[in-house]
Amino acid sequence: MQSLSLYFTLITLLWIYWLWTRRKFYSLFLKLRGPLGYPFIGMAHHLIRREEVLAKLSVYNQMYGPVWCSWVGPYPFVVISDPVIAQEVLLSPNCVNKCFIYNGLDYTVGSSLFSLKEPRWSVHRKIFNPAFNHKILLSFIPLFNEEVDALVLTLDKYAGKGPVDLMQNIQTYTLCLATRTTMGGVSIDRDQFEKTLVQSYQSALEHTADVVFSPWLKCEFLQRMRGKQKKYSRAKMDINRFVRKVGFHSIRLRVNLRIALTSTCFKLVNAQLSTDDSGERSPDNSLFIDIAIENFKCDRFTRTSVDNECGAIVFGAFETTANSIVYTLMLLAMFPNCQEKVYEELLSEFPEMGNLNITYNNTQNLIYMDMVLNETMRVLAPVPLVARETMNDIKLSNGVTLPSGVQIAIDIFNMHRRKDIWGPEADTFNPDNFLSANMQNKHSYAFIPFTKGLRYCIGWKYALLSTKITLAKLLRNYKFTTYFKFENLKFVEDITLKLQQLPLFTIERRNE
Ligand code: HEM
Repeated sequence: MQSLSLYFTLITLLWIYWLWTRRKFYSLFLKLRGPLGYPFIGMAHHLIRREEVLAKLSVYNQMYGPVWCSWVGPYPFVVISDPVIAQEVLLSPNCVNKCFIYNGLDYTVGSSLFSLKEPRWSVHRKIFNPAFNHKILLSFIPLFNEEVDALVLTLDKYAGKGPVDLMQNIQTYTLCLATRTTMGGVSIDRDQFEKTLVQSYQSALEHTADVVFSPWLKCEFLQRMRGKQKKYSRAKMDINRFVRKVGFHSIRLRVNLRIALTSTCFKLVNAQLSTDDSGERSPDNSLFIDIAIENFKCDRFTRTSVDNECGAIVFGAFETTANSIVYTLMLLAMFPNCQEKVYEELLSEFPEMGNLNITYNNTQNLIYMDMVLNETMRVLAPVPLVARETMNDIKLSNGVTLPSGVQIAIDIFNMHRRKDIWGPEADTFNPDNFLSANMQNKHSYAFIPFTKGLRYCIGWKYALLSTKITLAKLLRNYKFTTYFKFENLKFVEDITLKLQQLPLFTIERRNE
């Protein structure tokens, strides 16, 4: 009995001490409402059931409004689904650092653009911005076309047959694409990709989500108990080996090219480079990996930085793009009238059947498809939540001051579905939401699938261009159907949006 009361006294004292250490945040809790959760853990228990996180946030948004606060363990968290406040946060130089949960990324894929803090982040970001400029994106178009043609050949095997799970094929495709465009991995062995690398990347993503949402799973002993330790370490090794192999191959190829360029046949080689279908380009038109290696040579990057950045860029590019492609096809299969409208637009842009060579201008003419893609990313926000940490106090226009050290979550998923912004049908799919007349009075931060502000997605233009070319070719060649209903979709909060059950598709060849 005596030991029990000692135990409770100790816990109470600990809690009082804990409350005292958090005192600078109390003013925040006087200004903003929100659920406080349990002592010590706050609302951290909600993160364990990831299939409920987005729905729970929606309930709290309705109860406490579009800006509310809570605790996750010792960290005060402000949750925002208001475009005006989201804009203030995303544009503030005091909110450039990512929230503590991104440390999970450092643990699995290593520290990179995704998780770096200031002042390192600005340096890396400035260095890598040119890797995705307009000129470089245009030079990727032949490669995008070539890779989608290979995908179409693969999908032909399933046309007219039973239902198929598209995700594996599309992920293999986007992984090839991401690798070739960032690392120049000349001819990639698709068999190797399918059998090992896609699985390794999937395991790495699963591992990252595990440690981001349940940080105690960084403990190897716990992972071993769950039977996942071996799988995760093998995946990490496979990815590192692959990055080094492709990187080494790229460097060797580039050295050979430089030798060739200094020789008398400069013009000839240059002409070959501009038409080369291997994805290689002239040396002044650098790929992501070239930039990383150049910075390694002049001691701005360590070898680990090069490995981490190259591994992470592929990691960040392939899954987001694959999800956007598959989710768009899924919604078009669920809403066949919209699919027919996309098809009619494609027929008028590409009247001839056969291997299409899609140009940048073509993608600019596909207005309805653009609306469909935007609507997919609105109703199924590819990255449902992003989070930051305040580096200094920041004063918001609603009169609230966020002290330094506050964690901020921007609830993109629920902001994209706010009925007061998107109308009473905000929860369903309707590409007409993106008619210019319907977008006129919307705040520019009401739709932020790639976020905006200082730390927006470095690959957003790349993602839109590659996704549009892929969708145009697939939808011009095939009709997609599914029995799954939109109302039955269940969402899982992960680093990217996941579905509890991914619908199967039936694919039919278009004959015209
Ligand atoms: C549909 C596809 C994509 C979506 C929806 C998407 C979305 C996002 C979002 C929301 C962020 C901000 C994350 C945060 O603030 O925590 C982000 C960051 C980032 N994305 Fe993307 N992304 C996509 C494709 C790509 C591609 C293709 C690449 C690379 C080629 C890429 C590379 C990155 C990088 C490096 C960052 C970190 C930027 C920084 O912090 O400076 N993403 N992305």
